[in-house]
Amino acid sequence: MKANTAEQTNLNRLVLSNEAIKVRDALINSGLETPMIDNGLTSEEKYQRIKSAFEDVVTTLGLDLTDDSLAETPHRIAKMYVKEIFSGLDYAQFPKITVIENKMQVDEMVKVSDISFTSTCEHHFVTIDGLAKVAYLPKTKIIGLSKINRIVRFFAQRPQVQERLTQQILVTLQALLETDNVAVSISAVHYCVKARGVMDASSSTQTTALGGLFKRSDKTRGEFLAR
Ligand SMILES: Nc1nc2c(ncn2[C@@H]2O[C@H](COP(=O)(O)OP(=O)(O)OP(=O)(O)O)[C@@H](O)[C@H]2O)c(=O)[nH]1
Ligand SMILES: [Zn+2]
Repeated sequence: MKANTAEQTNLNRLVLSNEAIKVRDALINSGLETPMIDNGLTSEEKYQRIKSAFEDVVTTLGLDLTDDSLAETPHRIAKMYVKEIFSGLDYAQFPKITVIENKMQVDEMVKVSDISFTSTCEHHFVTIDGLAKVAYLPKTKIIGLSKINRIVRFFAQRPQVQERLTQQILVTLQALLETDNVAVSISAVHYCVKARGVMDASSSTQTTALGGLFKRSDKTRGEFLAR
């Protein structure tokens, strides 16, 4: 029997890590959560519905679903949506986070550059290809370096606008590191601009989200924005 929405929400709470819950709450409170509805569907139910919907799309386009190359396409797209490119909609997939006490009292900037990611534009459902730069000034906590890349990837695995992706990474690190002193910048190519519509093959878009000292101090901001 299928759980109702309230039961489903309780079930979600059971499987989510403390970090995932903390991050989700921080995004909701700051108004930066991706607009989502809790439809109560399991991953398997989502897969089945998307597969069936894409059978309609493929046949509506006039393509032959009995052809051996096309036959599995609705299955592939459904699997890709649920388990891969939109897996970041599910907080059960939020990465395991290692945060340790700042016993060595690091107080200079930690900066990770050239974090490559691909995401999906939520207006057209085509690829965004980008590089992120993330920095923070350690206070009481420091985070395992690879976890920064994993957080970028998690939020990239959602339908996105670049501005929201940038802010979501900022608020997530602020919540996990318990400091406002975080900065994120992203440079990305949108395939909805490159491969359709205006068909501009060379433009890219920069977005920046700055917290605490990164916003208030020209020196700190300058150090972050420099390569
Ligand atoms: N601000 C912002 N806009 C985005 C992002 N990704 C795509 N867009 C834009 O979303 C807009 C959607 O505009 P619409 O006029 O509704 O869609 P459209 O008719 O397909 O527009 P064109 O892309 O100009 O052909 C376009 O201008 C896209 O370039 C993003 O991450 N941030
Ligand atoms: Zn787009």
